[in-house]
Amino acid sequence: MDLKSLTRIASTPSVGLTHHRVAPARIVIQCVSRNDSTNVNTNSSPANVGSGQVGRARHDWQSACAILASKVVSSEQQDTEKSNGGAEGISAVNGHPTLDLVPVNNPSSSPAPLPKPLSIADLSPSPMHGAQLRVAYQGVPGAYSEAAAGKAYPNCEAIPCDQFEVAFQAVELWIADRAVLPVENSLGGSIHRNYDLLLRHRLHIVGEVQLPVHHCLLSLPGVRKEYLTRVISHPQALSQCEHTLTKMGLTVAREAVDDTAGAAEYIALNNLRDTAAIASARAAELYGLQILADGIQDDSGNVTRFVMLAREPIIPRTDRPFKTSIVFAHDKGTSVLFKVLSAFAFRNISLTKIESRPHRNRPIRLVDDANVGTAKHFEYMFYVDFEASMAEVRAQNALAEVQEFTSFLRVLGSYPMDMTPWTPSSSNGD
Ligand SMILES: O=C(O)C(=O)C[C@]1(C(=O)O)C=C[C@@H](O)C=C1
Repeated sequence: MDLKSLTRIASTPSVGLTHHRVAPARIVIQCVSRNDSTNVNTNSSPANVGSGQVGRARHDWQSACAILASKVVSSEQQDTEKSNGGAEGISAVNGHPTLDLVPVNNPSSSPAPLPKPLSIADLSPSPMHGAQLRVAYQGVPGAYSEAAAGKAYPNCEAIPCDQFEVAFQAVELWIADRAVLPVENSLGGSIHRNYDLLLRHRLHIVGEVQLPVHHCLLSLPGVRKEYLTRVISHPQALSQCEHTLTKMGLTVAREAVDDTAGAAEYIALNNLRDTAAIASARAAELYGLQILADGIQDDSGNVTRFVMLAREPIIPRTDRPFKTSIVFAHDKGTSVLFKVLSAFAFRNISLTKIESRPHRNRPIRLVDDANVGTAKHFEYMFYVDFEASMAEVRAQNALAEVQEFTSFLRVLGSYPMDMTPWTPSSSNGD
């Protein structure tokens, strides 16, 4: 495996970084449980890292994806056929019987059973494959996203995906029940790719977790700092450690790869003695690397915020702090932004985040003024997070007002805020 096969187009390219690009996206999902020792080699000898196992798992998942995708398509076709003339609808969704409110039109049969009342279980169905929730994340075991999946859903089965988009698709195709994806970091800023994917896909934000990110510099055992000619990692991790690396005298090449743990795995698989990775202590353990330096992030309070995504939204409540995420656009661009934001200010609703992304469908607006010529304005999609639940009247009124000023508005989710106590110095991922 060469470095190119590990990399993808950066979601947040950092200035001065080499970033390797790869061929177009393909569905590659490796099925590796967080605790699955068959695919994660804990042997400290780098030469023994289980490439065959991981390769096989990847292949198995590729086949599983293909089968599942074809099943989804054929069951969708069947559903359409049934709804176009067939007598019966789908009898079960996600392992739960659906409510059949249409009486069977057969006089000889006994009366149709009365519909079962909805229960809490119907509103938030458990996964069809048992009690363990399957959670898709981008990266390989040892990535911070895997730790975030474990924090969001303790005891889940974490499913590594080679790209963010694959994690979205895994949930859409019912391969996974949830996806946990990074959206912003306190040092590196927003992970723009995931903002764009949130809009392109129809999943709902059902929660958030904030994970303290504690980076280590990893190398093969016995390697000294002086031997290094390059440092590889996820672009976010490289930017989060930029100043510390320079202070350490590591003014070597910095190269971006898909994820932090993938960088560690790559060094181990290729027995690279001139390369170090920025990754978690857990990645060092999994891929048999030594920790050359611990806590190399530029700020000890380095935190990444992840969102949890599901096929169905959760029902918003008012008995605990909630956050709501929306995205909107307006034909007149930024000129309505003040009006939109004042809808929240008048109701004392705090905004926690504003992000703007190019309006892909109409990136440029021309404004003609006969006297002065033609101005070209850039058009944006605005993403706003605010501290209120959609179950609150003030939030509903604010959104009703926002709708008046915007040409497009979508609620991405209303979900409980992560209120876990602040522990900036704690190490994670191990
Ligand atoms: O590469 C990883 O380990 C990831 O989980 C990805 C990611 C990111 O995309 O920001 C997550 C947390 C850290 O901020 C660094 C990298």
